[in-house]
Amino acid sequence: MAESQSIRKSSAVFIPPSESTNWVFKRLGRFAREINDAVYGFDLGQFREGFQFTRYEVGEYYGPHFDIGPGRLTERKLSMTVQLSDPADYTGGELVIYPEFVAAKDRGSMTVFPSFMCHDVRPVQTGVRYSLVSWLSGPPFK
Ligand SMILES: O=C(O)CCC(=O)C(=O)O
Ligand SMILES: [Fe+2]
Repeated sequence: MAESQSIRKSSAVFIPPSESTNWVFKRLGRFAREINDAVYGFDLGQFREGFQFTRYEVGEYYGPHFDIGPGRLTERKLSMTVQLSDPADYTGGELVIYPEFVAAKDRGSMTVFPSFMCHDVRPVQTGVRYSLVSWLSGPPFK
């Protein structure tokens, strides 16, 4: 079945920048840029995509993947995830950035990593995990 072979099983809606959501883009953008300046030093532009609001129910996951790809996806440089769920509300669902980094689960914590790094979200075992994901763009990596 196509579904069971899918790299991803979760629900997502996209939240575009607007008057009511701009503060979130500004705030997360500021933190991500601070991390970029301190750690990566990538040439970054703007958020070119909305925020992805993701829900993983029991058994749902996002298999190993990269966030960069063909076309406009070449412009993704920095990926970021905010944990929206209380860690007491679910088990499993860890965001793992290969080879071995396991993102903190604390609600409100943000993990920022280069979009070319392979990562996955492990299957949720109990409860529901919500995340807010976005990408800062810039000139493609050379
Ligand atoms: O839900 C997450 O924390 C990460 C999801 C992800 O890797 C993606 O949407 O590209
Ligand atoms: Fe991803």
